[in-house]
Amino acid sequence: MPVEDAQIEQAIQHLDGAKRSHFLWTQRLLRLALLGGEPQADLLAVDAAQRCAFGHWLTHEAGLLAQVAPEVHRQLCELHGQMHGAAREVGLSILARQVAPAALDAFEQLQERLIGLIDAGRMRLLEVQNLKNLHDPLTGLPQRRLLQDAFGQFRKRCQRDGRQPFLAMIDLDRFKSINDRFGHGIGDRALCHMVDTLSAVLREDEALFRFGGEEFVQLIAARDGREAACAVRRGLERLRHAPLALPDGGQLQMTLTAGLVAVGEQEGLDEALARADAALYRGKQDGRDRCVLAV
Ligand SMILES: Nc1nc2c(ncn2[C@@H]2O[C@H](COP(=O)(O)OP(=O)(O)OP(=O)(O)O)[C@@H](O)[C@H]2O)c(=O)[nH]1
Repeated sequence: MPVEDAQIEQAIQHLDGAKRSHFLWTQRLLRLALLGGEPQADLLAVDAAQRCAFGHWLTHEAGLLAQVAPEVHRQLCELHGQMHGAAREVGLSILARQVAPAALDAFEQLQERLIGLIDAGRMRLLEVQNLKNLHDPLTGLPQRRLLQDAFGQFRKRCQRDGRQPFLAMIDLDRFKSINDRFGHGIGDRALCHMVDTLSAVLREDEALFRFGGEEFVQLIAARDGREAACAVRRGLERLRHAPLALPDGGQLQMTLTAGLVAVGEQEGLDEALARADAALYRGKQDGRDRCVLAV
């Protein structure tokens, strides 16, 4: 199920609110100890953890947290109950005017662990949010912004493995006419179908990125140009034989054109992309449905 930004932000807000409200518990206990007086009912209630807004959220509404950080969620539920129990013990010992260092120790430790867990859950939610923003919501592929980092790591890996780095710019042919003829909904499905088809033939050390619009970038580690071109053509070939099934029972045949370059030792990403784009352009000029290896 796709995670909405608003869901993530709401979960983070609840965790921030919980930190503040549990800090207030300490203040209330301190006031009670120093000034005396009647504690508020919720402090001493046996079901304080359920009455607490955070407890309610944890039990009934924290589905996203449970999904992305199940262990943190499980421990939070457990510790939250224990912490309220310990706060109750401290409250009762203050009222009874009995010094209870063990109850205070337990409360402090549980409070500290609870805050640590809240921070861990918050961090995980932020990671999910960051990753989500770096991936294309339509196809799920990493976007252009992730390419720079991945390219650097890819080159190092190639060097270590004694292979040559290649980069291919891949573009769906006559995609505008698919949109014009069938509408953008089918256009979107065509893009997803293309990505699924290419992903199915990608090797472990190959990566695919959505560069923008209907343009994709594939990174390939190979012994030589022939092997790299074979890897790209494998995807082209697979898509050629895997038409998209249309709702009216028809089939949509799609083809791809790719521009492939061997990345030079001193060559930067932008330079390699520009050369791959020029090779792609030549492929389009020469009739599409092909992979052109730049010489
Ligand atoms: N449905 C849909 N269309 C998109 C998306 N991104 C880009 N497009 C469309 O992709 C089309 C690209 O058209 P052109 O650049 O003219 O290329 P083309 O029709 O594929 O022609 P050639 O590349 O020359 O084969 C445009 O109509 C864009 O609106 C998307 O995410 N979804």
